[in-house]
Order: sequence, then structure tokens, then C-alpha cells
Amino acid sequence: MGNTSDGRGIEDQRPAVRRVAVVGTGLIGTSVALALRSRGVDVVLSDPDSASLRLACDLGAGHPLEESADPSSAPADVAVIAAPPAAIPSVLRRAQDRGLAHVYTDVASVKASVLAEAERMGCDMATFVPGHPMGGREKQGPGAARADLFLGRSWALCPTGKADPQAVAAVAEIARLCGADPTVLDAGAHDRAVALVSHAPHVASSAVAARLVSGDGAALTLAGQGVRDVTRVAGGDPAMWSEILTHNAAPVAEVLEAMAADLAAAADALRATAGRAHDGPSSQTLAPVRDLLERGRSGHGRIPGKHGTVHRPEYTVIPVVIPDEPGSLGRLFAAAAEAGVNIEDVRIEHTPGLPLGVAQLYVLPDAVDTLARALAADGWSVHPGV
Ligand SMILES: NC(=O)C1=CN([C@@H]2O[C@H](COP(=O)(O)OP(=O)(O)OC[C@H]3O[C@@H](n4cnc5c(N)ncnc54)[C@H](O)[C@@H]3O)[C@@H](O)[C@H]2O)C=CC1
Ligand SMILES: O=C(O)C(=O)Cc1ccc(O)cc1
Repeated sequence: MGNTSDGRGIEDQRPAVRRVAVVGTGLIGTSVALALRSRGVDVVLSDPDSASLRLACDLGAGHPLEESADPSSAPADVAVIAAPPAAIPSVLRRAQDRGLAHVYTDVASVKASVLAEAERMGCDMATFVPGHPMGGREKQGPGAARADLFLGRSWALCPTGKADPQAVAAVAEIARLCGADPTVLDAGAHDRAVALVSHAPHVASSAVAARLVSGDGAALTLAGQGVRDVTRVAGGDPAMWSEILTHNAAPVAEVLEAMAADLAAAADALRATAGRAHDGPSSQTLAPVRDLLERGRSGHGRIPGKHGTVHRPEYTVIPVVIPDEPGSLGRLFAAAAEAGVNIEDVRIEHTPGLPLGVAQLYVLPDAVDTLARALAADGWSVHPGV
């Protein structure tokens, strides 16, 4: 359900969106384009990086803008600008000047500074509705794009008071066509919210991962799923994230300062407890640590989960042991295809020093039994439920 922060509904008007221009065919632009294509929308694409543009086209995300019939005579219904935050105001200004679309939106992770710069550059704020899809990955480029990236996610819309309500409705429709839930809020409120739920967590993840740089190799072989979960987003592009953090500096700094105070209190308490483990976990000295763990669990419980946002398919992971040799993945995928099962995603875990790896196959839950039986019958070492 889409709502504004002041309670107004935005699902009353649902305009037809038939033709969309996506400017910037990286991870997010190509994912938006793929999602729109899957809903029958005609998509034209552009990117200054010709390799990204070609890959996005080859993936079926759309056709290059330049090769389209006559772009100047047929403005798209909506242009989605999916470039890095700092580039967006100038890209928007150029797109508006050439009449690329009737309505414009962007996907930048920060909103207030992008909006202020767009206004300063004289962009038309009646047709510009800033947006931010709250789905993403720690990988860049069109090769990592997925049509289902935004399913069940929120999609923030931050129009200024000058925005035409029909433009807001058109961009809300883009979000819905991508399977997301549009939510209108003020740019400042957006930036404070994402500082808490995305930007500061990214820095915290990097802080954990940065400790591993000096960890010895033997320690790293003990890494389990926990540290992989906590550090996943630290794999994101440092250049892009420096840009995002710079554009949302004060709100992120505030959250990091609070985290740093929690960590310092926990470290002090642990120092004071060192060598006194037999006093038990309820000792007064350890109270700040216990308090942090309790608050952490409560905070974790507040994240909307499986029952909050319902549309995203939950995949089940089937681990399969594979020989670390050329062709083994190909044979595994061929066996899955033979069983008629679509592999939705795959991750490979290698154990250093062993001639084996584990392929984690992500499949829809109702395909698990079929696939596990077929692979086992084909001689694979399959471990569903592990
Ligand atoms: N990575 C993520 O998980 C998320 C990123 N975002 C936002 O999406 C935007 C794009 O990020 P990603 O797709 O992750 O990055 P990306 O690096 O995968 O793609 C960025 C694309 O923009 C292109 N580009 C650079 N300058 C351009 C310009 N002047 N005009 C047109 N295209 C230009 C690049 O060639 C590249 O293809 C950023 O504003 C980011 O804040 C939003 C939600 C999630
Ligand atoms: O990797 C993930 O799970 C993310 O949630 C990524 C992400 C990165 C940047 C955004 O502005 C929004 C989402």
C-alpha cells in the first residue's frame, strides 16, 4: 500500500506508463529496466559507458536510446535517472532540456542534496519526483541486475511542493510496476531514515570487515556465516559509498557517534571483566554489554521481515559439494535443467586447501525436493536443510 507520511493515499490515480527511458544502466538502472520489461513496458536505455549499455541491452533490459526511432518526437512517459548521486542534477537538467520524457525521477540513495542542487541548476521541479528504491546489492553493474530486486521493498518518493501530482502518480506507478511499495516523505526525513537503516549500517559493516584485513589466514579459515552476513554490504563500491556518505554526512555521523559510544562502553566493560569469566554473565561489570545485546535483539526484532513485506519470494538454499575443477558448475546446472528446476541464484564457497567447494543453489521452496532427488540420483553430494 502506498502512503504519504501525512496519511494521504497515493493509489487513487494509476496512470498508464508505457514507455520509460532509463539513464544509467548499472545495477539499479538495469534492474528497474528488467522489472519494467517484464511488465510489458517499452524501455529505452542510455549510459556513457558503452560496455554497460551493451550488456544491459543483451540482457533484454531495453533498446539503446540513440537507436530508437525518433526520440525527440516521442518523449517517454517517465525517465529514470540511475546514475551516481553527484551526476544526477546535471543529467536531469540535460534530459529536461532535450525533452526526453514528460516526468523525471532518480534513484539516488540521498535526496536533500540532490534536490537542492537540481533546484540550483534550474531544473523543472514540477516534473521531477526524486525517488529511492530500497532494494539493492553489494555488486555493481548491469551484470548483477535482477528483475526482482525491488519486490516487496519500499520505494521512497520525495517530491517538493512544486511537483505536479500527476508526475508523483506516474513515478509511484514505476515503483509499483517494479513490485515495490511507494512511500512519499520529505527529503530531510528520508535522509535521516536511511542514515539509520542503510548508511550507518554500511559503515559499521565496513568497520567489522576492515578488522579482517590484518587477521591472519588461519583465523579467516574459521569465518562462518555470521561474519559473512554482517560484512556482506561492505563488499559495495567504496567510490559510490564515499559519495553517498558525503551527501548525507551529518545524519550518518550522528548515528555513528551513538554506535561508537555503545561500542566504547562495551569494550570498557569487557576490559574490566577480563580474567573474571567465572563471575558469570549477570555480573554488574558486564551490565553495559548485556544491555547492548538486549537492545540489539529488540532493534533486530523491529526490522520488518517475512511478515512485513510479503511479495518477495523466499528462496531455499540447497548446498551441493562440487569438485573445484573446470566444467563442474556447468554439469551441475545441466543436471538442474534436466530436472526442470530453475536456479534463481548461486553462490560458491571454497574451502582453502581442499579440491572441493560448495555451490549454494537458491531455488523456490516447492522445487527443493525435485532438485535434491534429481541431483542425488545423478551422483551429486546434496545437502538440503544444512
Ligand atoms: N547499489 C545499490 O544497492 C543501490 C544504489 N542506489 C543508487 O542507484 C544509483 C546507481 O547506483 P548503482 O546502479 O548501484 O551503480 P552502478 O555503478 O552499478 O551503475 C551506475 C551507472 O551510472 C552510469 N553513469 C555514470 N555517470 C553517468 C552519467 N553522467 N550519466 C548517465 N549515467 C552515468 C555508469 O556508467 C554506470 O553504468 C546511485 O545513485 C545509488 O545511490 C539506490 C539503491 C540501491
Ligand atoms: O545490499 C543490500 O541489501 C541493500 O540494501 C543495498 C542498498 C544500498 C544502497 C541503497 O540506497 C539501498 C539499498
